Amino acid sequence: TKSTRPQRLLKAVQKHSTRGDPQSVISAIDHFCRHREWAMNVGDEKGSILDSVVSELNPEKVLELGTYCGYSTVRIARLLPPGARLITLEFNADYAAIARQVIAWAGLEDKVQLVEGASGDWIPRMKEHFGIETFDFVFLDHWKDRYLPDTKLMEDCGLLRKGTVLLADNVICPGVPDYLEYVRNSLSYKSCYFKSHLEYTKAEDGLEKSVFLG
Ligand SMILES: Cc1cc(-c2n[nH]c(CCNC(=O)c3cc(-c4ccc(F)cc4)cc(O)c3O)n2)ccn1
Ligand SMILES: [Mg+2]
Repeated sequence: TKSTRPQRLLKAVQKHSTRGDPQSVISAIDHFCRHREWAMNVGDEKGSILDSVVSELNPEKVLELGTYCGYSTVRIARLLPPGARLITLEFNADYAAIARQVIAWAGLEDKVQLVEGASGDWIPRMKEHFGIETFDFVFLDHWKDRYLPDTKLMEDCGLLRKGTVLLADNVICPGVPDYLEYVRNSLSYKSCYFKSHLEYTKAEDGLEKSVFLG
């Protein structure tokens, strides 16, 4: 039967990158998505902005909502200090199966815990199931209609602390208007917009960085 796009992306990683070398995995995925088939990774342009936010923050506890094939998981995990942990949630079992292999190929499986399931179900279980107190950094890259409810859920579950940084992908395309309105007007957040482009295209998109003020 016909292969899926994530399966073809994984094949390209295994063919064109070096096992244990995260940068080569990132380059192989970007090359595949630019020259073979578009895929919804955060991409190289927004990925560089993600890198700078993570490098400046040096987070110990990271939550990623929306793994897809693990591209941004690899981008983040490769920058984390020893002992730091990244929990990433993926709803789609087929995407999760590919992402596990991409993360393992990059040699980052010791820093990453991939959980299959819906954000709304897992966020309330973070403390008791993973022993997490609060997150230092959250990358929102999942279903766009879940950014706002899940942010409120993280607040209610006490998963955010003074200084926790939320970075949201796709705030223009596909767009998250309700989330933007909330973090830009709430007295509990200090927000700023990083203008960029939708991965591998000329369409406008950007990342919104929001610091929780407690
Ligand atoms: C509920 C829940 C959900 C998840 C979850 N896991 N994986 C995802 C993927 C979500 N991502 C996207 O849909 C997405 C789409 C585009 C896009 C598509 C088509 C266009 F034409 C233009 C842009 C671009 C992007 O950059 C995206 O990130 N969600 C995990 C846990 N719980
Ligand atoms: Mg995205």
